[in-house]
Amino acid sequence: MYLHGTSRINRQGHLEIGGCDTVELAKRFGTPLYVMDEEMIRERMRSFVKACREQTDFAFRVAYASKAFNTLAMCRVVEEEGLMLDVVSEGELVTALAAGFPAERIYFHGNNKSKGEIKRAISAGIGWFVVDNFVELELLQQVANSLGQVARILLRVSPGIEAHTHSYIQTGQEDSKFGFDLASGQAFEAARLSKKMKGVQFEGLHCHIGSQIFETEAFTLAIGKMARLAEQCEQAGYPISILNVGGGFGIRYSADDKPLAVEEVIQAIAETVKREFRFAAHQPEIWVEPGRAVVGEAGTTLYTVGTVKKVPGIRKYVAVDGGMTDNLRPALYQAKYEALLANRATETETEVVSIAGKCCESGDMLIWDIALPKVKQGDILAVGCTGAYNYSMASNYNRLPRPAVIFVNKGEADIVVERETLEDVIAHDRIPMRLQKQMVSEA
Ligand SMILES: Cc1ncc(COP(=O)(O)O)c(C=O)c1O
Ligand SMILES: N[C@@H](CCCC[NH3+])C(=O)O
Repeated sequence: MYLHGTSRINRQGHLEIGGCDTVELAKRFGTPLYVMDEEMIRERMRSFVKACREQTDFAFRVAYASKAFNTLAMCRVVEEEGLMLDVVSEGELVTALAAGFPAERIYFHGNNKSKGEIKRAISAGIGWFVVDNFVELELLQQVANSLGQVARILLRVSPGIEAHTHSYIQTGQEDSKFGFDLASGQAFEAARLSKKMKGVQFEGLHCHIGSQIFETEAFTLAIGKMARLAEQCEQAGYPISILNVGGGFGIRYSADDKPLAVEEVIQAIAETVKREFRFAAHQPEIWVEPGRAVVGEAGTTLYTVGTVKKVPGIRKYVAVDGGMTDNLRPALYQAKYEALLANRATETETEVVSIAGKCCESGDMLIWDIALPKVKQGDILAVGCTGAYNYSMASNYNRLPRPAVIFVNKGEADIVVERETLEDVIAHDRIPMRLQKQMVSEA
């Protein structure tokens, strides 16, 4: 397994992250366990901020897309590092506000925001809404007017770009549930309409073409298209002051993945903006909103190996105490992961096995065909690169409690999300009166 961030193999031959021995962590906190390398998360944020700062021709701001991994502690880190925060639901918003994250640095995404969500966000004083469609635009102006407020908005545009990634995580193609369609003129119409509305203030445009992208071309093509729309808006008398080009920067899950360096992609974005926005009286501010690229490589999940089963001549299955409930990505996107035995990290790989989860589902396989030392019951398996869209997409399928999340940093390990208990799992269940077990009394 590739060792990201502060991960290394220590003298005991154990995997260590953030100065903490993962075998000890598994003993202390139990498994499955999400281990987040705080120093690496901060370092990734800083690399985006630094790369943006170096593009001195215009203001460049970085937001963290909190859908990738959002907890109270994570919001504290985002605030400390000075980023903005992208939320996509009231739950993500409330998490940020409860963590004391400044509302004016938050903006609200999503293709179906409810009236209640909009109301709460305006009342909290968030910075911007990224408006996805005409119904929302109308609702937003109504709610803003009823509260006597003006909502600052960006319009989410679907630029008609097919990024080279899994079709489930492409978002910028024309046939998409997200955003105003560019080609048919919907996006311009939305800008025109919003300029006439009282409760909203049109400030800019947004596009996000997909996730886990490895080439700069998809971004530069999208910016070119967005620039033509911005030019049309400027000619019509409503120039944009913000262009948000989304997230989607790929990371290295396995050796097949060749991510772009942060500096490279930011520079490509900056150069394209400079070239494409020559028409503009004022360069718009450029925003990026990475999620995966900030937290993905900083997460590792620890599991305990349970059963090992051999299908003669075919395959050896090694089952761990988690699976698709804590990492849905292999089942959903055929995502590939790497792993090692955290307790025997220096031993040579002697067999090829497949790692199965414990859910009642044949597709619950975390890794197919991985070379490991001979695996035994009780071994600690560490799966790398699980920081993004793992905890945030976890479920209670098969009524499994969700794992704990810890931050490790300079030899310290702190719980940031407690492990769910079985009591938590049944806490919201109710038995209707007619189904309650009758206690037959003898009398
Ligand atoms: C609108 C928007 N912005 C940002 C992101 C973050 O994407 P990533 O985690 O790939 O950077 C997403 C998710 O794909 C998204 O839908
Ligand atoms: N959840 C996806 C990315 C979704 C992006 C959100 N628009 C993943 O795990 O890769």
